[in-house]
Amino acid sequence: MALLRRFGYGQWVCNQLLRLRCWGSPARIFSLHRSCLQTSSVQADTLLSLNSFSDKQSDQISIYIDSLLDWNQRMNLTAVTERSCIMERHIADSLALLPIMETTFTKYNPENSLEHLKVVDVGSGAGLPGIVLAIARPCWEITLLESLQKRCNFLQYVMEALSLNNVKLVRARAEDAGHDKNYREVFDISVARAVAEMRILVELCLPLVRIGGLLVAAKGANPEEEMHAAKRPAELLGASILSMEKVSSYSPYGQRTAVLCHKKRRTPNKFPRKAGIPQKQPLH
Ligand SMILES: C[S@@+](CC[C@H](N)C(=O)[O-])C[C@H]1O[C@@H](n2cnc3c(N)ncnc32)[C@H](O)[C@@H]1O
Repeated sequence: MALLRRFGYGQWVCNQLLRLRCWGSPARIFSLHRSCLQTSSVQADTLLSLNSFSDKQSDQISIYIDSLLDWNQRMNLTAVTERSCIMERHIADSLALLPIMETTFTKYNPENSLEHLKVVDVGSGAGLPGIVLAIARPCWEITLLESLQKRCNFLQYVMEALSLNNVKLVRARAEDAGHDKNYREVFDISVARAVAEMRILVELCLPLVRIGGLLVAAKGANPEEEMHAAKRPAELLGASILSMEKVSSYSPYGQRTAVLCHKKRRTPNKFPRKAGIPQKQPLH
C-alpha cells in the first residue's frame, strides 16, 4: 500500500487492489504501477467489474471519458483533466449513488419494479451523474436537464457517440421545466450533483418528482447544516427530508453523502418561482 501511495495513487486505487487481493511481489506491484501509468486500467477495470458492466457498457464509459477530455480542450466541462482522475472523481462518484437510490426507492415504492425508472438529472452539466446512470441502467429513462446551450451541445454529441437510446436532453431551466406538464411531477427520482445548496435544490427538483418519488442530492462530507435549513422548504414543496446517507464513493474528495427527500404531496402551483428567484431568495 505504502509503495503505491508513494507512486501517487489515491486511496481508492489502493482500496480496490486490497479488495481484489492484487498484492504480490514488489515486481507485481511495479508492473501494476506501469500498467496504471499506461492506461489507468486498474481503476477502470476494477470499477467496471465491480459494477458488472458488459463490454458494451465499458466501451461506452471509455468513449464518454475520451469525449470529455477532447471537448474539455475547447470548453470548460470539468476541472479534472486526467483520465484516471475522471474515473475516480466523476464516474465512481456517480455510480456510488446507485445503491442508495435503489434501496430507498424500493423501500418507499415496494410495488414498483426498479426496471423502468424515470430519472431526471437536474443541472446535468457534462452529464454527471445522468450519462453514467444511463450507461449503468440501460432500462431506465434518463432525462438530462441543463440550461446552458454549450453543455447541451456536448450532451447531444455524447448521446449519439454512445448510441444511448434511453436518454432525453432538455435544454431548460429547472424553474421553467417545473411548470411544463411534460416534466412536472412525472419523474420517479430527481438527482442533482454540484448544482446548488439544499434550500435551492428542493425548489428546482421536487416539482419534477411524482408523489412517492425521491430527490437524491449528491453532497460532500458534511451536508447537515444545509440539510437542516432545507427541512421547511422541502415541506412547503410537498416532501420531507428523509435522511443523509454516506455513500461509498472512492473519489478522493473524501466522504460523500446523499441527501434524500421523499415526495408525499403535490407541489403547490406557485412553485418553482420564476427563474433566478430560488437562488436569490431561497425558501426558509
Ligand atoms: C457545477 S455544474 C455541475 C454539473 C454536474 N451535475 C456535475 O456534477 O458535474 C452545475 C450545472 O447546473 C446547471 N444549472 C444550474 N442551475 C440550473 C437551473 N436552474 N436549471 C438547469 N440547469 C441549471 C449549470 O448550467 C451547470 O451546467
